[in-house]
Amino acid sequence: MSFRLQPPAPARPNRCQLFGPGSRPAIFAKMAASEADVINLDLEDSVAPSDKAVARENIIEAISGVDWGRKTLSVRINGLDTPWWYRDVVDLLEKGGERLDQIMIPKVGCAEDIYAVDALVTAVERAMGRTKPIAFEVIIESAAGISHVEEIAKASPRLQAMSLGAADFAASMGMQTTGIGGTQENYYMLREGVKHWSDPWHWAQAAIVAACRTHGILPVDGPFGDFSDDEGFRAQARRSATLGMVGKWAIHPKQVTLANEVFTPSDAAVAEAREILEAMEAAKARGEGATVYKGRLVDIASIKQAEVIVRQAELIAG
Ligand SMILES: CC(=O)SCCNC(=O)CCNC(=O)[C@H](O)C(C)(C)COP(=O)(O)OP(=O)(O)OC[C@H]1O[C@@H](n2cnc3c(N)ncnc32)[C@H](O)[C@@H]1OP(=O)(O)O
Ligand SMILES: O=CC(=O)O
Ligand SMILES: [Mg+2]
Repeated sequence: MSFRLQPPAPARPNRCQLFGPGSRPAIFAKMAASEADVINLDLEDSVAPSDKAVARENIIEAISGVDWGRKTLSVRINGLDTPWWYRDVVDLLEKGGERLDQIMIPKVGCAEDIYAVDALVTAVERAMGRTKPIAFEVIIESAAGISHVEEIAKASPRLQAMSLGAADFAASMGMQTTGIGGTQENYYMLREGVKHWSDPWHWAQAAIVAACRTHGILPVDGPFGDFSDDEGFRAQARRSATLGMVGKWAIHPKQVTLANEVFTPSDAAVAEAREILEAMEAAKARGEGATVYKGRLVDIASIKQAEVIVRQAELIAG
């Protein structure tokens, strides 16, 4: 362990980020009424180029016009390779009001992308006398993004979360698939004639989790496109949670319950974590650093593992 302590990630519930196109204002109230912790109103890829301006207006109106409760309210702006992104930022901050919590920046490829948005956001915030600083979430969804993931993770103190965008990522990497996340038919090992499917997203997820945890940011799994496949969603989400991600996107309202289910530690997991903490307290009182819990080793590292689960549960309970 370095002498530099790992910074904690922002203490906000982030089990599910529900997306909805800014060009579809009829669903905004339904999004607000959902159980998602984070709302991502979209100006980017779910909005046709001809609808960009009207989607921006819809979102600006909804930021203060809809009751978003205690959710984190985030807007995904257009990418820096488009003519729309600067107007997204300026109008959201000048006309959107203080309720907006976060801007999501898609297709980030290098730290300078964040610097550019940060400079613009900072200038508009100062000009407006805005009191609540806007947070950033970035999407890693390109070969450049994953190659520069660590420098991106430390690019701005505004950064609170980082998601993997499986669809654009697959396209940028030249992957032979049109599936968005989940099991890929041709990604298997063969042993004695039997196929064993592997996880093509694993390495990118692991790189994102490591970059995020190094710099105190929430790592989030992105979209799972087949919203008729609940078990596929669960399997993907469980792998992400096991790797250290804190939540997952929902691209349809039926995925919200699934994400909340997977990213909320079960009562049994929390009870076991608390028992491990108690076992270690008792060990400490005996002057021991290691002891046995249910036939297995627990030691001082187990305290930190158990605390991850207890902290998650406490955060969600509010
Ligand atoms: C690769 C990426 O970039 S992913 C992120 C960007 N993509 C998005 O934001 C897409 C978000 N999702 C959607 O736009 C839609 O859910 C679609 C297009 C996938 C499906 O929309 P529909 O055909 O209307 O779905 P469906 O008919 O099953 O909707 C069921 C109900 O949920 C509502 N609903 C649909 N999508 C949403 C949503 N995102 N949030 C809240 N409610 C929704 C519908 O209005 C409908 O409500 P009702 O029962 O009161 O009539
Ligand atoms: O923006 C998300 C993606 O998967 O692409
Ligand atoms: Mg994308």
